[in-house]
Amino acid sequence: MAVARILFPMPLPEPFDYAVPEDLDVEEGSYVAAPLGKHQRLGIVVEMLGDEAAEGRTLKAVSEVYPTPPMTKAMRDFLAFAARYTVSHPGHLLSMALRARAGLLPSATETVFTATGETPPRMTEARAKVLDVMAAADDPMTAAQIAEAAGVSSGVVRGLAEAGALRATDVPTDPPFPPVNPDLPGATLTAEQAEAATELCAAVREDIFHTFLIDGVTGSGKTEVYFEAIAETLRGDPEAQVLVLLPEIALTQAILSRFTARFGAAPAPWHSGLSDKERRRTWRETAHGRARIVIGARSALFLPFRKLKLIIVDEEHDGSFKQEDGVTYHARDMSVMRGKLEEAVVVLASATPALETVVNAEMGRYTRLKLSARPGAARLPDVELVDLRADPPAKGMWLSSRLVHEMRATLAAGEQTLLFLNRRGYAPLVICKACGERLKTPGTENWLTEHRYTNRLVCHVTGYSILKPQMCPHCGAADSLMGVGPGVERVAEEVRVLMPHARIEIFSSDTAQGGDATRGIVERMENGEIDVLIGTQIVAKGHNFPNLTLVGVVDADSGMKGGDLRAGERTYQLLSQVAGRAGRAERPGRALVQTYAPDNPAMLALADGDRDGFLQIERDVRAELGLPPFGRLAAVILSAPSAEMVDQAARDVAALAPNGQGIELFGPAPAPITVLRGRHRRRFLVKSPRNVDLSAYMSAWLGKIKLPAAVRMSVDIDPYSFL
Ligand SMILES: Nc1ncnc2c1ncn2[C@@H]1O[C@H](COP(=O)(O)OP(=O)(O)OP(=O)(O)O)[C@@H](O)[C@H]1O
Ligand SMILES: [Zn+2]
Repeated sequence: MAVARILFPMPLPEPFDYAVPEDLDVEEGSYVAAPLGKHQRLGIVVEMLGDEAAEGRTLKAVSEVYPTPPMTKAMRDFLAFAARYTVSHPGHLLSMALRARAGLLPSATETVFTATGETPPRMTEARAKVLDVMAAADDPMTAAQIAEAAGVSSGVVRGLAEAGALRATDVPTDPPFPPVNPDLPGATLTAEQAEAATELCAAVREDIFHTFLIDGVTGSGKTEVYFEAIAETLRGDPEAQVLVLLPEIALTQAILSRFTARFGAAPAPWHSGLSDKERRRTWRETAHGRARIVIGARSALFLPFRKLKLIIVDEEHDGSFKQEDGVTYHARDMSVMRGKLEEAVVVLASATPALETVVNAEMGRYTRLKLSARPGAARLPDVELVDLRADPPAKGMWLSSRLVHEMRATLAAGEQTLLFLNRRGYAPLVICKACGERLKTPGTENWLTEHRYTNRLVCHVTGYSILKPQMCPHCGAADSLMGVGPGVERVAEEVRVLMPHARIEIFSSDTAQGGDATRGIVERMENGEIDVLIGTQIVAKGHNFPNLTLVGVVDADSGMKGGDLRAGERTYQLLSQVAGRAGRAERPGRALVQTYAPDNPAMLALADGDRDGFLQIERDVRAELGLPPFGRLAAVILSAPSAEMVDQAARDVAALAPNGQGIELFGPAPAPITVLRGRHRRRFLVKSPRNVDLSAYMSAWLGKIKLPAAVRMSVDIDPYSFL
């Protein structure tokens, strides 16, 4: 009897062996059920061993094989690589590939009805109502839907089917996605765009692993260019599949509509807002190779494609590609590894590529394709710094006279303004005027943000939230609590006073909850029904507002605080992205950037449009300090219910650190968020030269550690956030 080595999607150190009954068709990659402890568990066959492996052993047997094509070798290798790289259990990675288990089974079916055109021998009032509904219906309907629409019982529907007036058909409840068409016409590309598209298409035809960077200014047509690569992939091989990764907040209706317009059908979606039904449908259709284009947020990288030939990572610099919880991975970097294992073409696209990516391009690992201009009449916006030291807003106000002047002129010209402030709510801090207390989440150092819209105080780190108290919780003074600093709601209040006739809206995750609300705001903006839009980073990406000509950045300095190695780079990227919303059609755009630090290299580069100069400064600093991409970093976070316990654990962990070539260990130190949900946190940072296998070092170190059950440890290879 053959033996199957099965990996289960759980944090177990290794796979287990099972006997394969003769009547089961099991191969490497099969999705199977097998007994583990008291239960039948889903697992993956990672290896098939010959009959001799069963000799002298009593093995439990595989119980069932799921009717899903086996997971490909490339996918299994990818999961194994990712586990090793992120210092995680392979089973943990497998569980990320099995996020919609109902997708392993074929879709359920339901019975739907269409009219046959025949008149039933006996006609009643109820039957006539049903036939009226059916005559008006565009699509087949279930008995329950028909009964509801006609206001009759579903027995009437069945009676009509028996009488021959309706035809019953069984259809899947999760139907396949409609076929995409690569041959619809795309935009007529500019010379520069065509050149880039030609290179991508040539690599697609060669069917090899190759990574490209589309380095194109905002609005230069990066999307149009990678559309050509998608079309070429679909055209060249009827089984080839394409994955497009976008930051979750850029997965807007607008981008989905562009795909639909270009390929004749909507792509298969994958993001956190899907229902279970949508999720299992995308998973199933991807696993069977029928979903040809999948568009998703970072976790879509773990879908089990049959034949993945092209991966696009749009906005590749975006911080949201880094997963921070559980298995911490960077979807951009992992995409390149997956592309290598799948022998696929990988396309990274950005107007502000990450330093890591630029360095990879310069070392020749990626091919850089440049798009230097917007097509047609559209110009890049002029960026002007407003020195708030010279032109400070009035007390309690946040907009300089320069910016207000431009906003009024824009309104008078019938054009739109976008004010950007990456702070939700009304005020980022609430203090008591009587006793000076700063309101924090209990047991932590996190400030509470005032939200006027909901009259609540909210912690943006932990999600803790309370109704705004009448009295100071510290000294009991009445009406003494005061919001300090600006949030979008407060800036909106200021604009309402300054420009009473302007139509003003706020666009943040508080005001745009759910697709409909977001669509509403975007549509009103597109239709010119909003004069001033005040938004957080959710406005920064993916939107094309043709009549938007002025962008005002309220507080360019807010992202620079916090001593994070990428703070300058991130600020530069975010602000260029925001500025890039202006002037995307015929009318020229401008961006005014309010700052107290106009001499900061990130601000100067922004004003001069000198991205490469900025990257050069960043690069020199990081090379000097041996920081990524010139060295490697890993972080370890320990947490425990008490400070004593976590300090003891940190000492034990430090004592076990092996000596390694060129490895430097920093810490333990209190993590920047020292207390989170009642747990005290300590952090180590580990720095190594580039050529050291830091994952192997970490796994050798952490493998030796035994911690008390109350202490938790997490590892973050290539940390981005230093929380
Ligand atoms: N060759 C072209 N002909 C006509 N319109 C074009 C062409 N290229 C791009 N566009 C239009 O210009 C706008 C910007 O293009 P696109 O969104 O592809 O740029 P991008 O570089 O991906 O933008 P972003 O700055 O959002 O990353 C879109 O409305 C697009 O349809
Ligand atoms: Zn007080």
